Amino acid sequence: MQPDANAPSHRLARVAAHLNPQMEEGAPALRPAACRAKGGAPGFKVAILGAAGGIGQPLSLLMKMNPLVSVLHLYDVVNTPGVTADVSHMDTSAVVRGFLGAQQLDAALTGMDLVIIPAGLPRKPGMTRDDLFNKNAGIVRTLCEGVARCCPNAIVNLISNPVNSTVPIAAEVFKKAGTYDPKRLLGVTTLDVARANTFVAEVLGVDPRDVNVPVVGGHAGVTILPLLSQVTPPCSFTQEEIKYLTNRIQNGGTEVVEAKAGSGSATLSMAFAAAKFGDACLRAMRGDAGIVECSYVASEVTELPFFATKVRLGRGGAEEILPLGPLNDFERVGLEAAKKELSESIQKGIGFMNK
Ligand SMILES: NC(=O)C1=CN([C@@H]2O[C@H](COP(=O)(O)OP(=O)(O)OC[C@H]3O[C@@H](n4cnc5c(N)ncnc54)[C@H](O)[C@@H]3O)[C@@H](O)[C@H]2O)C=CC1
Ligand SMILES: O=C([O-])CC(=O)C(=O)O
Repeated sequence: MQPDANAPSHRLARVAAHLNPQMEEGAPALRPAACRAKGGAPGFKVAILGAAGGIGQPLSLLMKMNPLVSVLHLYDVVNTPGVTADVSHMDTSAVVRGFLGAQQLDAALTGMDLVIIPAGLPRKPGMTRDDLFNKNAGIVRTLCEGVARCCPNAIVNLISNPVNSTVPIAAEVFKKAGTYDPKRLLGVTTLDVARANTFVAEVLGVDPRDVNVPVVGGHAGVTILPLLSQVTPPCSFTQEEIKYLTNRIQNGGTEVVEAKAGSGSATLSMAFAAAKFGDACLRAMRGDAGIVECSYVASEVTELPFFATKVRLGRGGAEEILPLGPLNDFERVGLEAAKKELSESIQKGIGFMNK
């Protein structure tokens, strides 16, 4: 018979073992909450890469609150011991483990079902998202190489900017590794939808939770294209309102960057949006039907290889890419501007991987 780990004679030894990893042979150096009192809850294994950052910390908190998560791996190149110890004291069911530094990347990723990536530099005032390319392209490449090695079937939610280029970079990494499944790679554009819902609700004087604005294209400036003609519940706007709303939604990120005046970009609203999108992915992975979210994915909706539209999420990720639907004249002009800039950003990402 196996010794009962919950027998009084074993209980403290088991707790000590996960607080003091040296007691567990072969355990990674940092595993503050590797055990549960009564075994693991059923659910999904989720890793957050960049977990100690401005987005990573509140996102770790929100994913620890998600009942669909049974194991939560927090990886960063700094500060994961503190974040992990802190989050692991929340009395929700997910088991939290921390991983620090490149030598623990593979341990952080092995066995994961969903990998959420908010690692990388944020903007300062005066910068475009593309100005982050030189630093963040390499970070995303390294992390995605880890995904290909250790959890090639995981669904990836990519947040790191510039999303318009980092998603093509990730796709190239997975192609080179022979693990690419376009359905499993999703660029996170949920914050654009959250902003659009909020700003439209303000104009209409309704609760933002009752509004749904499709936002298509990409995730930078003019590539962010809100389809105000397709808002639900159906409504109409004056030309002035359309200009105001489109401009505010396209520049929502810059509005936060300027307000933070050098200390970073959106973190709290982004963590909220990423947690919402991650939860939608997990519910779809569980088999829930009818889950539709906007995301920047491999797509044939336009002539470009990547484009954000509504996608139907399923067990395997983005199982159906939904069409753009009817656009009005204003949106058609916006679409052309979006495609021009997106095309360059996509080529830049692909070029980075093939130079
Ligand atoms: N998709 C979207 O809608 C949004 C994307 N972002 C982007 O998300 C990224 C993160 O933003 P913040 O959390 O505010 O930045 P931050 O600087 O506060 O945090 C980034 C974290 O990434 C970590 N990191 C750096 N290199 C790493 C590596 N090789 N492996 C693992 N972790 C690494 C850092 O140590 C840091 O903890 C930025 O690129 C930002 O532009 C931000 C808001 C919205
Ligand atoms: O604006 C930024 O740099 C961060 C971001 O992507 C957003 O808030 O939408």
